[in-house]
Amino acid sequence: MLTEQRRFGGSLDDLRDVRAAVEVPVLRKDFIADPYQVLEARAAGADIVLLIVAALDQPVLAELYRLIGELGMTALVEAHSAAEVDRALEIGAQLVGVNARDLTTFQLDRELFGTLAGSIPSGVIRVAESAVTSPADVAHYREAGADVVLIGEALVTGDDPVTTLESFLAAG
Ligand SMILES: O=C(O)c1ccccc1NCC(=O)[C@H](O)[C@H](O)COP(=O)(O)O
Repeated sequence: MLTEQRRFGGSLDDLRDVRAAVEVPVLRKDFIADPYQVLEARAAGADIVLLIVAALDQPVLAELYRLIGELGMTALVEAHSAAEVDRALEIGAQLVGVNARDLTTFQLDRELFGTLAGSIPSGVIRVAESAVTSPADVAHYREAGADVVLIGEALVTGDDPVTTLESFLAAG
């Protein structure tokens, strides 16, 4: 769930609504930089909280990671380079994402996950994030070693998200 309001029009109310509607784990996907946001996430019912390595100094990243675990949630630690994967592993991340979207240029690189996946040890869950527009993209990430694929726009802009999701699941 995107909860960021200014750019994405999301909210914690959206997260609460989804929490009440589903039994699967719910991700708070936002630019988390402060412990207060982690507490908010827990209070709103999130199970997973996104931490973007590029946005956080290492001590802050480690502290937010620790707090998320202490509150019984899981951190999805997002990287966009080999150095950022190393920083994620250094804090002990067990759920590591590689975002195809460069958040400084918004350019998409669907090959980045495959380039970095080998540096994520087995036993750590590998998440391929962004740039999925078709079942072939899901299959591409699966073949590159993804355990999980994070999909946004394709599910919220299409006419029939259920059919779209079914086709993505079939490809995974
Ligand atoms: O996070 C950003 O800055 C951003 C910039 C431009 C477009 C989308 C952005 N983030 C939204 C998301 O969180 C994406 O929906 C998510 O990474 C999934 O990617 P996609 O499936 O490509 O929508």
